[in-house]
Amino acid sequence: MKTCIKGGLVINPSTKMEEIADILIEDGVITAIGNVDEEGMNVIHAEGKWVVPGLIDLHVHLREPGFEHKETIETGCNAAAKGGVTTMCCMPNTNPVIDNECVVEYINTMAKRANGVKVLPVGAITKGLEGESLANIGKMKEHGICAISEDGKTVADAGLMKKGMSYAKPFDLPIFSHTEDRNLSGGAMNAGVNAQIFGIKGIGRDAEEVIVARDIILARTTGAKLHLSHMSTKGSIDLIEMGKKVWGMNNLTAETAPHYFILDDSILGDYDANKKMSPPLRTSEDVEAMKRALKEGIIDVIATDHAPHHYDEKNVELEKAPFGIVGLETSFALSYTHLVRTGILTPLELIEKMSYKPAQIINHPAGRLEVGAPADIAIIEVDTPYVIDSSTFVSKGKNTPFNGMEVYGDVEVTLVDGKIVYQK
Ligand SMILES: NC(=O)N[C@@H](CC(=O)O)C(=O)O
Ligand SMILES: [Zn+2]
Ligand SMILES: [Zn+2]
Repeated sequence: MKTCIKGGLVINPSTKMEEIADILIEDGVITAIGNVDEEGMNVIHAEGKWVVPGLIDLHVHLREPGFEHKETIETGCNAAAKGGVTTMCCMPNTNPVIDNECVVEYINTMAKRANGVKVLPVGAITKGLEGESLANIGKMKEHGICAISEDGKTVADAGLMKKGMSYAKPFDLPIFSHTEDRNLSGGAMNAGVNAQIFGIKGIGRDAEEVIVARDIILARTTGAKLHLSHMSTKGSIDLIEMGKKVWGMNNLTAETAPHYFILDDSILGDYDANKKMSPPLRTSEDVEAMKRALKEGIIDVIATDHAPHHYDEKNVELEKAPFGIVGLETSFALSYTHLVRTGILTPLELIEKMSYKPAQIINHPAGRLEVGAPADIAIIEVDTPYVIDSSTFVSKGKNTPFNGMEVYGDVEVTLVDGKIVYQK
């Protein structure tokens, strides 16, 4: 069966295309972009809407195996499809940890039973995320991991981290680095004036920046592909800029998440645990720096760090609540509203950071609308405002600080390999 996506505004960073065109899909692959005679075909009308390569989210917690009360692979895939996400990388802080090929295969199997959204497991750097000895990275790579990460933690031992990087390099596996020195963290929000006013123990920016600096240095020595996860501070941006511009590193990339370019720590005054995540919301100065870094390409990728938690786990004192907020169902709208409608990024730049660049980092064939590419596509309505309502999320996690916020950008159809996985 042939499918034609008719008359949408095609936005494709890989060819810098931004024009009204039809897309022809045959057997899950894009076979033409331009003027398509849709007679006898299955037609999806996209007039007045954006047609973009499906979003690729490098940073998601699917919680399965082990924490199925927070999210399952199935519910996470449904949330992804609703958010226009067609591929996502799932982090290894599950139980058991993704540190061997059996857990990788378990995830592959469960993902096949879900809606079709592509799930790429991220393997742990060390066994059990315990920071003692390396996990079997080569075996996990054979079974399909797309990266290694200790997410939720940092590999504290610099020697072991260096060994992990050296080991990952011949497999061309990127290292997704959670940058937090535990000897410097330990609070519940950003350290600073607001933490003092609210009487909450703070987490300094230095806890992040010390490890950002360390890992950039180690990536420079080893030549491994380093991708810095969830960047939150101006100092981190300065360090990345140094690595890229002064040291000329082309093996260094970095990501941030919508909350770090929209929200700051002044909103923690209500002690709402849905505003608590790791790293924490920083100051307005950091938010401004993040927007500049996105504009200038110092930050390459927007990911969600989708971190669902159960209502009961979050509905406690701020200090006791777990870190993390959900993001799959709001990331496009928040990014489009706060970066494109404000004139910081062009539509092409936004889609580059949410699809094309992430694909390049993990050597994924999608992330582009070109003849021969997989038909992983999102169709998005961008002109009608609406209010985020967490009670409508299909994710099991409703823990978002954005509930009640007005945004633009509503995903109407998501296709994976030419198959509709979500339709509004
Ligand atoms: N980001 C978070 O606040 N939480 C993540 C862990 C992580 O991404 O570091 C989680 O697994 O809940
Ligand atoms: Zn993390
Ligand atoms: Zn994470």
